[in-house]
Amino acid sequence: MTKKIGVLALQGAFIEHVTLLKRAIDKHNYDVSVTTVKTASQLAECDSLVIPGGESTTISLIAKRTGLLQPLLDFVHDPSKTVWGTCAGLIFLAEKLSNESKFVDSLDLLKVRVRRNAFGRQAESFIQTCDFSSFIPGCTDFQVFFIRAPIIENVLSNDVEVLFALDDGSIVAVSQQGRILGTSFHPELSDNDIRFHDWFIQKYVLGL
Ligand SMILES: NC(=O)CC[C@H](N)C(=O)O
Repeated sequence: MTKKIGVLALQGAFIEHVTLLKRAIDKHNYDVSVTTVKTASQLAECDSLVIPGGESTTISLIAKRTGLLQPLLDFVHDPSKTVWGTCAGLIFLAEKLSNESKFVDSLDLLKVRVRRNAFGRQAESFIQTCDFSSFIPGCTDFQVFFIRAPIIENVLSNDVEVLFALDDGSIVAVSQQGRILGTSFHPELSDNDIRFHDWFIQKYVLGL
């Protein structure tokens, strides 16, 4: 049966995710479809959910105001679903925030402690070419964007595997039980490079 990926479309960089997921699906003819998610009924049709970057306080607040917070909690805690949070999406998924914000009602899923805006303000945002070949075969040169990005300060459980850390040791990509992916950076802004999204589809959506 066709697998469906939902991209949470309350705020932030959701169109970019949709575009790259669709390109990867078209290229490889995967039996997968993509849709944006704004309502509980749209969410109910999905097998996987991508929570984009943007502003975690805003995403959390809109989810609460629109009644989507509980359906999102139910979805992400369902062991048959897979989830990927980028940047603000990672913050929204995290169990603990070191700089606590009363405006972020987290989905309390990913067993990590995250520090928001860990690299400073917008002006301190940067682009980095990363060697992801330890988890994405052959992917030695992937350009990602860190935009007011969080870092993962601590992993709080053996269930969480560190996928990637920067040279200074800052953890920026983790996977929990092969079901939940969290990245501090934006791979969806990477000049139409579909390799990261392709890997997500293969590994997390199709379970290849
Ligand atoms: N690019 C991003 O998603 C930035 C995240 C933002 N700093 C937050 O706290 O939500």
